[in-house]
Amino acid sequence: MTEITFYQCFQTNILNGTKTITIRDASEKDFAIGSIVDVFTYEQHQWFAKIKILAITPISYHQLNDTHASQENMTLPELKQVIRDIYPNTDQLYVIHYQLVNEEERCRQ
Ligand SMILES: CC(=O)Nc1cc[nH]c(=O)n1
Repeated sequence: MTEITFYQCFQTNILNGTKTITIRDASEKDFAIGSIVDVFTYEQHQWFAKIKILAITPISYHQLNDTHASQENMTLPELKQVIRDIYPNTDQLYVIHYQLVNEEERCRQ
């Protein structure tokens, strides 16, 4: 998997570094750790960043906590509502930890 999409409403927080995880279902759990992935908006499929996949850990909906909320730049009730809206019938989820890739840094590697 070499690309991922995010809803436009998350774009600012991804780019300013206040959203450092994304919680997905099993259909999006198979990114290679360490890979660099192109990031597009879900709505317009507009490219806006590259991220490095740092870790992917399974989690159930009921295990979501304040740390996850803070990593999503939300309160826990907000996060639980967002996840329920996106995945209404899914309990098994995956936390994808990522780091924004700075284009200049990438060229130096
Ligand atoms: C497009 C899409 O599914 N976006 C999501 C889903 C879950 N979390 C997130 O940050 N973005």
